[in-house]
Amino acid sequence: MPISCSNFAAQIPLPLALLRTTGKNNYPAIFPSNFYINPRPILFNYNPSSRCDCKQIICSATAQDYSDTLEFESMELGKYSKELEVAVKAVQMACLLCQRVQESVLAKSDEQVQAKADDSLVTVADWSVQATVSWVLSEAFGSEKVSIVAEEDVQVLSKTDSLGLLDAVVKTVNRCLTEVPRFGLTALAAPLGTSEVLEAIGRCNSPGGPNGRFWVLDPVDGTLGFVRGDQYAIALALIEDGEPVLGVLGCPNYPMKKEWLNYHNGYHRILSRLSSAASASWDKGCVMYARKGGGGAWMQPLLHKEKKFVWPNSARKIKVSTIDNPALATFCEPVEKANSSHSFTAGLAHSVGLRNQPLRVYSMVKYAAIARGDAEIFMKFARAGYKEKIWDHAAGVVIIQEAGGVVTDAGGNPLCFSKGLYLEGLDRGIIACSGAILHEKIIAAVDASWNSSSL
Ligand SMILES: Nc1ncnc2c1ncn2[C@@H]1O[C@H](COP(=O)(O)OS(=O)(=O)O)[C@@H](OP(=O)(O)O)[C@H]1O
Ligand SMILES: [Mg+2]
Ligand SMILES: [Mg+2]
Ligand SMILES: [Mg+2]
Repeated sequence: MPISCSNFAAQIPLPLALLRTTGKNNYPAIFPSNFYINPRPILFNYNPSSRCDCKQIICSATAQDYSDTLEFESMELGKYSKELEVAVKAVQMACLLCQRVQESVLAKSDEQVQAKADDSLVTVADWSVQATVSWVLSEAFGSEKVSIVAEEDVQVLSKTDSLGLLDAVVKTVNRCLTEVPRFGLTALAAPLGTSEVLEAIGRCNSPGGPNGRFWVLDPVDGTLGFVRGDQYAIALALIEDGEPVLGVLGCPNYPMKKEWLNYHNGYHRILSRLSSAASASWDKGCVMYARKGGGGAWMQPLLHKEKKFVWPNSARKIKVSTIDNPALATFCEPVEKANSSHSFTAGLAHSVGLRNQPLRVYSMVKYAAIARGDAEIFMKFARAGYKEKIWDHAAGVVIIQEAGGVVTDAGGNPLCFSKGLYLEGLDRGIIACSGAILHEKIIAAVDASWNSSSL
């Protein structure tokens, strides 16, 4: 008798992880009879006692895994599926690159770190990730078709006294690109030359705007966290006609489970049992992603050493927290007082009834924390005159929204990604919440205390 998706899902009792295999006629040999096999649409008449002849079998252990998998499969078939696959691939490569550079920055000296004209930091990792992601996107979609807005440019790198730095970037990019066969890409016939690397970085100079399609990249968000051995993120989003439609966040120091973080030395430290196993870099980080209207947000571990990137792979669905009582909620905010007023948010927290200490975390890992339910509120109130950049928010916004959360400015308006490089017209600050109840309370508290603040 034919079985439908929903009643099939209800029959799945095993508390095991999701398994996947490919091949022909192979499930009876591999799976014991009490495993439940995803019939996929083509197998709706599947009879468990007979052999099946299909290209791919998904075996889910729990009803939740099963329905997550079905959703993931339909998402895969949906719009932007190639863009999502390529973006996750590029971010996975960037995470591996950053982990190597961060180790070397921490072990050696400051020579890989520079100050920009506005005194903010930039490192070999920022330029190298920008070059690598730009190269991967151009290979996949054609460089003439790819438009990218990204944080870094080639000004500092092109100076005559930056030759050592430029050399380090070229080496780092080529080291990363030696791994492209693991990602299903053709190995380079020869390493990229200096001019090709500069070209890949420099071509990320799209002005953004309201029309058409462009990518938005923050190659290393939270560069300060990165050089301090702390949290940072690689953020890639796709914007179409002014709306972010895809978001991918690589968080190389943010483990799959919150419990693996050691809070005593700050939010960032990975428990020593993980950091001592130097080879276990995939345990230390995760990549989150979502597609607008895709019905969810997803998280996968960093790519295991020597493993090949397969897609779709062992992603799990993430959801925002269900806590809506301020007394139980936790808010996160930037580490640096210069980036967001800690005194204003402390006053807001008090008036709303938030009791927990704020979680101060570098980078868009704050968006990641809200998306997977590790915290409930993110607030950022920069000093008057500071203009928020689109690459600091685009990827995080899609992921939180698809995970069930709300992101607006302090006036309750959606963030505007269609006016160029900045979030033009932003009302006071940014508020992201796990749900509408907390969001309304924070917005009301901002209104009540704004005029008496010094912001
Ligand atoms: N003065 C000022 N005010 C507000 N925001 C600023 C300011 N200066 C920088 N930035 C941007 O903040 C990005 C880092 O944000 P974080 O939330 O990670 O801040 S913090 O490092 O935790 O303090 C950071 O991103 P990256 O440059 O990619 O690290 C900046 O784009
Ligand atoms: Mg920066
Ligand atoms: Mg940034
Ligand atoms: Mg950055």
